[in-house]
Amino acid sequence: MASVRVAVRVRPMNRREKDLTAKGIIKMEGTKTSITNLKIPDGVVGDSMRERTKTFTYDFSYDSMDCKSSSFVSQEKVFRDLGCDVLKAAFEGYNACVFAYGQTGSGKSYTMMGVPPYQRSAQINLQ
Ligand SMILES: Nc1ncnc2c1ncn2[C@@H]1O[C@H](COP(=O)(O)OP(=O)(O)OP(=O)(O)O)[C@@H](O)[C@H]1O
Repeated sequence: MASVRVAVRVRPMNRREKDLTAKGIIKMEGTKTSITNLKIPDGVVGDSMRERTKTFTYDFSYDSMDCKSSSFVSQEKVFRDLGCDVLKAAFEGYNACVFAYGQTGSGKSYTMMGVPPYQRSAQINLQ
């Protein structure tokens, strides 16, 4: 297992965002995550185009925006990718840590603890 792994996850839009008809600006493909600045018009060329969409590569890019989408990543998958090995290492006596970072309401608690019936990581930790 690599000593550090970094994942980024997108949660579904909340009620407020839907009411504001907010547009999704994140696209994920494989391990890549792209963010688009919609204030820069589409179709521009040169530097502006490069400024419009920025792409970053992580160990994991999790699209959990729409559970009906074929690219949807479940809580279970996140746990299998990021939680299992860390727990195994901890039980073997190694120091291990998982932490979530992000702005308020971005889904840190949900990813770490889940909601019923997706509370596996918390349940296994408690066991
Ligand atoms: N992957 C997800 N799927 C479905 N709902 C989600 C997901 N991630 C977050 N949510 C929902 O979004 C809301 C905010 O999530 P959460 O409380 O986990 O954010 P947070 O980053 O821990 O916020 P804070 O920093 O304010 O504690 C919650 O209602 C949560 O259920």
